[in-house]
Formats: sequence, structure tokens, C-alpha cells
Amino acid sequence: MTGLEVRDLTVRTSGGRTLLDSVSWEVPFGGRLGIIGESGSGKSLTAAAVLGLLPEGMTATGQVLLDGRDLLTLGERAMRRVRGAQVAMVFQEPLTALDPLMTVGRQVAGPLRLHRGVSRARARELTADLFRLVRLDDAERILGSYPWQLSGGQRQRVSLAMALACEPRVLLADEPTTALDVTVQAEMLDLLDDLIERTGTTLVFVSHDLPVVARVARDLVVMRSGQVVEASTVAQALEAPAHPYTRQLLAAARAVSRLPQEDER
Ligand SMILES: Nc1ncnc2c1ncn2[C@@H]1O[C@H](COP(=O)(O)OP(=O)(O)OP(=O)(O)O)[C@@H](O)[C@H]1O
Repeated sequence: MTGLEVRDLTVRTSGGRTLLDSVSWEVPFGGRLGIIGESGSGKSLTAAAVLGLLPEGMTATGQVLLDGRDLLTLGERAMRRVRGAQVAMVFQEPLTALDPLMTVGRQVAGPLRLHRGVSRARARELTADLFRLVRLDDAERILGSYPWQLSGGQRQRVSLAMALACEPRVLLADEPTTALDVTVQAEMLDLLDDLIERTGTTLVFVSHDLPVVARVARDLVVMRSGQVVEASTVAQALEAPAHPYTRQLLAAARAVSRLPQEDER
């Protein structure tokens, strides 16, 4: 398949605990997959395994096929070329991804120079373009700002710009809007939706929040205790969830009334 395919991905701790148990899913290039599940279900570990960033001591078996090439077999050097350039990631809390001691302009320009081999001046221009792309007003000022000088929403836009800098084929987003307030969250999701649409980037969006996933994803994988319990489309899961756990997630989302009730749709 041309796309990203995870096949029988199993992750164990050095103590032999199985954290991911034969996880399989696929997303074609240009597709949008949402991975949903409660805290501890294995969503973040799945993303980490795809990027070759599992914590020390954990081992992964199975396959992570990007356009048919198994990323699990690559060494660290080869994986570093995949990360950022082919599969990029946006994290829940941008402060963990951003260096507090470096201006955000330099943090985005750095990988651009590395991966695209452009001059310092060109990298700065491209970074300003990216900041405008993620709708950061006053891109010039923001280039010279440190992460702590920006709002949470601005920081998340910067990390999105950083992730998109090398025009990755796949964008992995791990709860990228959870730390934001509801209005900023909605703006970020609209922005992400628009950018994905325009650039044709493949999206894998990880969240515990079904309404959020429903906004940006088309296909859906539901995880529980390290396993995939349901794989369908978002529309189908909202219409007729097959697994009791998916029904539970749906009921919980409807209880906080951010999804239409059945009789309203
Ligand atoms: N470094 C680690 N060492 C040992 N166990 C871990 C480690 N990281 C995660 N786990 C365990 O792996 C399981 C899956 O964790 P994971 O972080 O992938 O869940 P999640 O679905 O992303 O949850 P959340 O929504 O809270 O981020 C959990 O049981 C967790 O306790």
C-alpha cells in the first residue's frame, strides 16, 4: 500500500509487559486517520513506535511500513532522515518540543537548513512564510521571540509550522489541542484541517476526545488496553458504533453535548 501501515505492532517492556498488542491499521497517502482511546490505551506509544522514539528498554516487533519500507528495521541514522522530513509530529504540549533558550525562528529555520540545505537567509524567509501559513500574525516579531514570550495557541502554531517545515508526507498529531482553551482549540483544528487539505499531507491524529477527532479525521481506530478494538470510519462510528467501548466513548461525548444527539442529526 502507498501510505503508512502498521502491522501487528507489539511493544513490550524489558520486564516482559505487553503495552501494545498486535496493533494494525493503515492510512493511505492523503488520508486522515484518528486514533482514539482513553488515557493509557497505547495511543502515544503507537505514535512513538512509528517514529522510532520508544522509551529506553522497550522493544517493538511487527512492521511500520512507510510506502512499503519497514521503519522498524532502520538504524538510528536512517530514522533521523525519516523523522521530520517524511513523518513529522506535533505534540500535546509544545513547550516540551520547543527549546526554551532559542528563538522560535531559529528552531524552525534549523531543520529547514539541515533537510533542505538552504542558506541562513533563505531559511529565515521560508520560516516567515511558514509562520504566515499557520496564521501567526506579525510573523517577523514572532521569529525573534522565545517560546515563553508566546501564548499557548501561538506556541502550538509554531510547532505546527516546525512539523510542516520539511513538507512531511505524514503528520502525526498527538493531542495537539488538549492544552488549549476551547476557542483556540477550535481555531487550531480549523487551521490543521485547512493545511492538511491544501498540502495533501497524510494525517494521523491521536486523541482521547471523540468530538475533536471527528472534526479532522475520516477513518477511526479505537484503542483500549494496548489493542485495537474497532476500526471504521468516523461517520460509521458515530452512526453505528460496533464495539461496546466505542459506544461508551460516544455516550460520554454526547453527555458533555459537543456531539449532536442521534435525533438531531
Ligand atoms: N516509559 C514507560 N515505561 C513503562 N510503561 C509505560 C511507559 N510509557 C507508557 N507506558 C505504559 O504504556 C501504556 C500506554 O501508554 P500511552 O502513553 O501510549 O497511552 P495513551 O493512550 O497515549 O494515554 P494518554 O492519553 O494518557 O497519553 C500505559 O499502560 C502506560 O502506563
